[in-house]
Amino acid sequence: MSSLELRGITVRYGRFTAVQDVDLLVPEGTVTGLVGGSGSGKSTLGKAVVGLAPRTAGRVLVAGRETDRRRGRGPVQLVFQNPYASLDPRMGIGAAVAEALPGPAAPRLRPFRGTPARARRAARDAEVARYLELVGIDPARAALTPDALSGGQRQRVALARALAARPAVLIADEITSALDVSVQGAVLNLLRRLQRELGFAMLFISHNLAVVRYLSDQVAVLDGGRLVECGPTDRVLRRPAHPTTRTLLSCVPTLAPTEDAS
Ligand SMILES: Nc1ncnc2c1ncn2[C@@H]1O[C@H](COP(=O)(O)OP(=O)(O)OP(=O)(O)O)[C@@H](O)[C@H]1O
Repeated sequence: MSSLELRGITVRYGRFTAVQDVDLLVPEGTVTGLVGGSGSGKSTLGKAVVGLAPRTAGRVLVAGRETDRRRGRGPVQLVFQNPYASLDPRMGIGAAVAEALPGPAAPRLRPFRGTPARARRAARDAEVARYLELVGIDPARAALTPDALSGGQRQRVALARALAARPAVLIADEITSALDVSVQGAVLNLLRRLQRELGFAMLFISHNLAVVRYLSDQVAVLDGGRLVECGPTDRVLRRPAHPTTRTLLSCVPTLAPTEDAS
């Protein structure tokens, strides 16, 4: 299990600063909900962690060690709102999961000695089946391409692919926003169960505070690219300290702060 620590993360697009000097610690095995209004920088911060947005300044540490972008983003995996962003529409879902499994490079790059190739392939197929089963997809469907699946099933496969890389940290960016309300709950329950079972740290990005409350140990609030509040979920949602948090909460009547809010 590992923590995620962001120190002084800043992202600029030209003269526009999308994320400004963000410090944030996601303790190991816990979930931090990242909330904020539209355009507050949530996605940009998530992308900056994995090198998909240009980090102008700052450091990312996983388990206390600075991540090395040259070694890929194995320890931190990101799942997007749109599963097509992480799944190749032409690739079978089993192959997509297999591709993410850590292991030796392709045989032609690194000759394999010892276990016969067939046994190695069987072991890999079993791993793929395990990850598909983990997210509730029948491994017998491994040859299907994403277009044969529903939106919820696609998002489950995107999750399986991310988890197959055995990440220490998962960043989930609005992963249920594009799904029918009827399947959102099932995907969120799955995510919560997997996070508890596998113990990865998670940065859960969402504009939906009810969902954030359900999943998160702590809540971090972005406004104009700056982190304006961060604390235990219950405290932040019951007694928000920053006006931005109060405004976000006022849009969710059932979560509006109680009378003891200051
Ligand atoms: N590639 C880019 N080039 C220039 N500006 C960008 C780029 N990506 C994002 N931005 C800007 O950075 C700001 C933050 O965007 P971001 O998508 O991170 O916000 P967000 O909080 O995730 O919003 P939403 O909830 O609407 O998805 C916005 O003003 C956006 O227009």
